[in-house]
This record gives sequence, C-alpha cells and structure tokens, in this order.
Amino acid sequence: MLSANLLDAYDYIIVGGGTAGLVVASRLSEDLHATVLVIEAGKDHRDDPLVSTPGLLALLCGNDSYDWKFISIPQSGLNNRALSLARGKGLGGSSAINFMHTVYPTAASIDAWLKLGNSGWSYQDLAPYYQKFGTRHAPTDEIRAITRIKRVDDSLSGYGPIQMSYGQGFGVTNSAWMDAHTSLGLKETNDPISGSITGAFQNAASIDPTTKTRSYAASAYYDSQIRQRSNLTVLTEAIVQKVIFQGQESDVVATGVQVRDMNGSIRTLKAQREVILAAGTVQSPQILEVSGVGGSKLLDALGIDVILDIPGVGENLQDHAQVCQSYEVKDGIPSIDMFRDQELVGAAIAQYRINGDGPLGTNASSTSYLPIVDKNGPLSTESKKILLDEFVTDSSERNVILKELLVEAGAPALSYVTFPGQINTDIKDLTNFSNYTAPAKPENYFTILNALGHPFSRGTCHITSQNIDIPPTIDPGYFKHPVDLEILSRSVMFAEKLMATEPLSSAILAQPNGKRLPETIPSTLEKAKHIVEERVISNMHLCGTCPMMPREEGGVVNNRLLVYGTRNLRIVDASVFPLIPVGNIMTTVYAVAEKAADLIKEDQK
Ligand SMILES: Cc1cc2nc3c(=O)[nH]c(=O)nc-3n(C[C@H](O)[C@H](O)[C@H](O)COP(=O)(O)OP(=O)(O)OC[C@H]3O[C@@H](n4cnc5c(N)ncnc54)[C@H](O)[C@@H]3O)c2cc1C
Repeated sequence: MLSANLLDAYDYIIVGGGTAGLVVASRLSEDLHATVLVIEAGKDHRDDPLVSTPGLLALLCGNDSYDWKFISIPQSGLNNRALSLARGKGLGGSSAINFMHTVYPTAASIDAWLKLGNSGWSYQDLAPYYQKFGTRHAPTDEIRAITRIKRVDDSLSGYGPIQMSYGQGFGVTNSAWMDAHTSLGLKETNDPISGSITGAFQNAASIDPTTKTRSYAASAYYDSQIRQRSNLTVLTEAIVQKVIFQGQESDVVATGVQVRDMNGSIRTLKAQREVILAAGTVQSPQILEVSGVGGSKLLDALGIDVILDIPGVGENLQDHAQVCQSYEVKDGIPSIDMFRDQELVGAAIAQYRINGDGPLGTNASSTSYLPIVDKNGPLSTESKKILLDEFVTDSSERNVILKELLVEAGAPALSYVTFPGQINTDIKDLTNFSNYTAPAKPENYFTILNALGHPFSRGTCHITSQNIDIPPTIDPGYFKHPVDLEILSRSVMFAEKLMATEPLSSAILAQPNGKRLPETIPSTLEKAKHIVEERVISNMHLCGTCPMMPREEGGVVNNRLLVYGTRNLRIVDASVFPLIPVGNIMTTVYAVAEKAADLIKEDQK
C-alpha cells in the first residue's frame, strides 16, 4: 500500500497532520511547484459526525480512533494521582477532539518569548498571525445582551479559515458569571482578543456559525479545494518511525523519514528541502529521541546512536494545571448532567438534525483572566511581590521573567472557565479523559475550572525505548515548584467567594443542603491546598518539550524553528513554545504554525 501512489521524494515532508501540521501543509502547498507530503498516524475523520458535531466531544476522548490516550506518571504534588492526558489522533490532531474554546493570550505572555532570547517573536511579531488563522463572527444582539459582551473590535476579528462564533447556548449562568465579576470589580477591560485583557469575558468557540460544525485544522486548512492540489499528498494511518540523517554535528541534514503503514510495510521517503515535525508536544520529542537527537546520556543508555546531543529535547514540559470546584445547581439551571436522561439526549439529537441548534451545536463556557488573588480578591502589587519573593528563591532568567509577568498591575495569573456540569477527579480508567465529566453523581452541577496561567513548575517527556510504538514517559511535574501551589490554592479560596456573589450564588443550592465536589470548604489555606491536590486535572495544554530558546539555555530550535545543528529539520507545533501563555493555547498553536510557514518560505528564497 505504501508504494502505491507515493513519490520517492518530496520537497517537504511534514510529520503529523494535526493542528500545526495541516496549517503548514496548506500554506507550503500554495506554491504549486513545491511538493508536500503529510504523514499522519490516525485516520481522516472528514465525514465523521462525532468530530464535526460540537456537542459530541465527550465521545472522542478515550476512543482509540481519535485519541492517543496518554497517561502521566503519578504526580507527587497531587497525592500521587496519575492524570489522563488525551492527544488527538487523526487529521486535525488535537483540534479534532478539543473543547473548541478560542481564548487569546495576553501580549505580555508572548513578549516573554522575545525576552527569553527569541528575536522576531514579540507579540507584535505574532499579532498578524492571530488574525491570519481565523475569522471571529460577531455575536448577535441577543447573545450580547445575555452574555454582557460590550467590547468587540471588528478590526481584530481576523480573516482566516478557522471559523469562530458565539452559539445559541448562552443562558442564565453566563449572565450571572459576568455580573458576579462586575460586582467584585472584575469586569472585562478590553476585547478579549486584543492581547490586553483582565476580568470576565465570553470567548467564542471554533464552531462554524453557518453549519454549526466544529471548525478545525482538517476542515479549514484541508478543505475540499485544498484537497485538490496535486502537489499536496496526505497519507493517513501511517506512522513515522524515525527521521533519517546525513552529516555531522553542526551540519546535519535530514534526508527523509522512515514510515510504516497500517499493514506493517515500511518505506523510506526522501525530503529534498525539509523535514518538518508537527507530531505535537508528546511525539515530536519522541521522534527526535528515537532518531538520535536528544540528550546523549539517555540515548546511550537506550543504545541509540547519537546524531546530535541536545539535552533540552523532552525537557521544559508545561501545562495549565486546573482545579475543579463543582456546585450543585438549583432546579431549572441548565446543566449537561441532565443528559444522563436518554430522552433528553434523543431530543437534542433531533433538534441538531433540524437546524444545528440546541446543546449539540454550541459551546457556551464563560471565562475570566484574574491576577493573583487571595480569599478576598486581587492582591496589591506589594503583596504579590512578597508572595513571589518568599517562594521563588531561584532567580534564573526564566523565573525573573515569570515574576515580572505576574507582578505587573492587573496582569493575569489565572484563567477561570465555567463548565455546565460536574467533574469527578477520582476516576478509575485514566485512558478516558471524558470520565472526569461523566455524571457519576445523581445531582446536577456547575463547575469552575480554575487554572494556573504562568506555572513555574516544569516536567519532562522522554522515551524509554527505541520503539516508536511504546509511549514516552510523561511527567508534567505539576507543583514541583512550591509557588504554584501557593497561587492556585489562594485562587481556590477566591473561587468560593465568587460563587457566593450574586447573582451566581442564586444559581446554586446553598449550604448545608447543596452538594459540592469536593465536600471540603476551602475556609483555610491548608484546606484549599488539599483541594488542589485532590481536584487538579490537566487542562490539555501540554507544550514546550522542544523549546525555541538559545541552545545553552536548554533550547532545541532556534528562532527560525530549525533544530540546532541541522540544516533542514524544523518543528512547528506546540512543543516549541518556550513559555506557556496564559489562557487556552490553540490560538497560539495556529498563529505559530502560520508564522512557521512564512519562515520556511522565506528561507527557500
Ligand atoms: C481533549 C483536549 C481538549 C482541548 N481543549 C482546548 C480548548 O478548548 N481550547 C484550546 O485552545 N486548546 C485546547 N486543547 C489544546 C489544543 O487543542 C492543542 O494544544 C493543539 O491542538 C496542539 O496542536 P499540535 O499541532 O501541537 O499537536 P496535535 O494537534 O496533537 O497534532 C499532532 C499530530 O501528530 C500525529 N502524530 C503523532 N506522532 C506521529 C507519528 N509518529 N507519525 C505520524 N503522525 C504522528 C498525531 O496523530 C496528531 O494528529 C485541547 C486539547 C485536547 C487534547
């Protein structure tokens, strides 16, 4: 099968047809003289309603056809709990299974990349690409009224292929979210996509407002027109086993890749210009290491010939640890927990079939970006400094930059997202992320997911075998740095205050009758810390394992995303993020991939 329609050589071979991979493939194949091959391990889910129907996302995680189903090692900062780490498998990668929240970073989060030694990577440099990847459709007047959206700057809304919209599903809890923040002096300061925002806001979702279907890398960057390009070949259900190299340290050339199809046949395909890794945060470092690029100590121990000794490969793993506080809602307050009733599921399916409306066609979470808080609200600049100085004693360049990010007046340190249902963290089957949201308890709930925006902790992701089929060992390292627990547990206390503020407090059942998950009330910092340990799950924002940074600082790629020591091996996915930006990261993955495509084109001139 592998030999059927393939050439022996392509100008560009892209490993991974996920979020970033398809962006780069689409842009490079705009030059009809350039031949581009994408190799994707999973399937093409183009006509699959589970992927395209926004409200069916819970059926994707834990399913082998869509999800790699990774699991972290037990986390010492989380009472030795291991966490489910879903990763998309198939065209579109994680954008095909994600929750579709389109949230933008602050400018300061990206300017920090420049400060870490990456010239050409300020927010101003990346801003055009946030506009290039997607189009935000303005909310209707009705949605504006319900969600209190005031600040929409149409000039920032973009013009790219990913479609972002505000569906019909907003309701009383979204209004209450905004109003409770306003009562506490935390209303939104700006258009949330402006790069300068604090307070509560309504994010759009990556849902096409016309078809009410998921808008993701495969539907947008590999649509029916792009599929017709004869210079673009997309091979699915084929695994890249390794990258093939020639040459020596400082002048290594990636000559191609070794690929295996679903029938087990193996072939080497040549790259005439570049090999481009887009296999994601877990598998881009895996492919590097099995191919002989990584820390020599690890590679020697596994009997892998060292092509390039780059110890930064697989280090610097970051994620947004998020703690879930669920509150039982009053009768009449919408909660997806109600869908334990199969009749309601049937009605929702019928409604979606008619016009795409109803709970299956929408995603209506609310968000807020908050500075470091304690149980009373935002800390003063002086108090933030005292807290950070007490717990961050290592003044590495990175920590200094992170402190600056957090101390600035109003600077977000936390992102809160609402979820209209319950979250249970004591699940047994960790291969299925959706188990966290399955309604195991009989009541209906509303949850605040409260995430650390700028973690100081770092994790690792390394192979334990030369065999590409053996998953790497993933240690996100949550709370390895003590300040992360200090910040997040104070935030747990503040979430309690937010939920006690009108009109949010009117949506939930008051104590002592109303149930909550966990049952513990975070009345002291110790109790709040206990909640963090028991109730943190991954935000699925893994990034940073092949960081763009100076090599001597642990970097793997330079500011043109070329792997150090190679002439033509690039990485374009979330693994290159040197620092995780605050908020959800998909928008930045798209923007980085768009910029990567321009860098590759420029370097060919
Ligand atoms: C369940 C979930 C929910 C999320 N929710 C949100 C959200 O609401 N908002 C948000 O902003 N972000 C969200 N994210 C994060 C966001 O989707 C990801 O950060 C982003 O999509 C990652 O893009 P990527 O290109 O780095 O990797 P991916 O999109 O994961 O692409 C990697 C691709 O490489 C393929 N691959 C891997 N190894 C090989 C190999 N050896 N050979 C061939 N192919 C290979 C994979 O199958 C995959 O298709 C979520 C992520 C998940 C998993």
